[in-house]
Amino acid sequence: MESYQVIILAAGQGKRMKANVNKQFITIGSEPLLAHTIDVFEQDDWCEAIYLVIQPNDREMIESIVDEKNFSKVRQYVTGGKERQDSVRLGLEAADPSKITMIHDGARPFVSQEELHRLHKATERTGAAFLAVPVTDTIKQVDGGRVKTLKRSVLFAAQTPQAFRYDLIQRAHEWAHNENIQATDDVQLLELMEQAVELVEGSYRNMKLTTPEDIQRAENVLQINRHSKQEEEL
Ligand SMILES: Nc1ccn([C@@H]2O[C@H](COP(=O)(O)OP(=O)(O)OP(=O)(O)O)[C@@H](O)[C@H]2O)c(=O)n1
Ligand SMILES: C[C@](O)(CO)[C@H](O)COP(=O)(O)O
Repeated sequence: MESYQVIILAAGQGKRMKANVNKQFITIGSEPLLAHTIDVFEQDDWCEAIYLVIQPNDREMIESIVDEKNFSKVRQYVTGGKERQDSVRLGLEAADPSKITMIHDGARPFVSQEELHRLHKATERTGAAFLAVPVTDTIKQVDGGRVKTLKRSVLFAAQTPQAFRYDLIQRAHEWAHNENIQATDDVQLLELMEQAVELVEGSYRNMKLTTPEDIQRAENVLQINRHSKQEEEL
């Protein structure tokens, strides 16, 4: 496999978290959330460079986390934009155009090495791939007054990382920017361009911390992961 780079998005405001600090700094198992996320990629031998997309006000604090944890792969701090999509575009402008590029939410600290490797392989094969899990709820589409139940067996919840050949995702973002098209993830832009993407099955542990209830869930996942690691080492 060839090495890849990752753009980690940490420039949001975390409004739904309702915390008094940016959610990247919330402590999970004694470390800031963002440190857990960066560490996964720092530990992955196939990851060559990390681009951190941040708000300028958070730079000092994030730099101190990076220094303290000795994260050696952090290549550049990039100032993010208004929406997630703007932050991705700005991250892409800073990144290396010759590399497979993963795009990951800073707020998803528990993606596993094994998931990264399956995603990476799929991206080498097809040019664009993403992690997702089957939905477990019954999903209703509500349009005006009309309620319709969607066929659950074909529904998946998209996660990150989403990974791409650089030229494909860069072109998609440039097009969306010029045409003023908004999407809630990066794969959606490729879908709109009728470009094939491969779904790689992920895990429910790869959660995104969005609301206050997610903090306890994250502590639980961390404990489960630590326990599984200890068992593997025995
Ligand atoms: N302008 C933005 C918005 C979001 N993000 C990042 O994208 C990821 C996923 O976004 P989300 O969980 O929605 O985070 P926020 O936008 O910070 O949350 P909220 O919508 O509650 O304010 C987060 O790691 C967030 O920091 C970003 O880099 N730039
Ligand atoms: C990219 C994402 O994490 C995939 O589930 C999600 O779409 C981000 O959405 P948000 O509105 O920024 O939470």
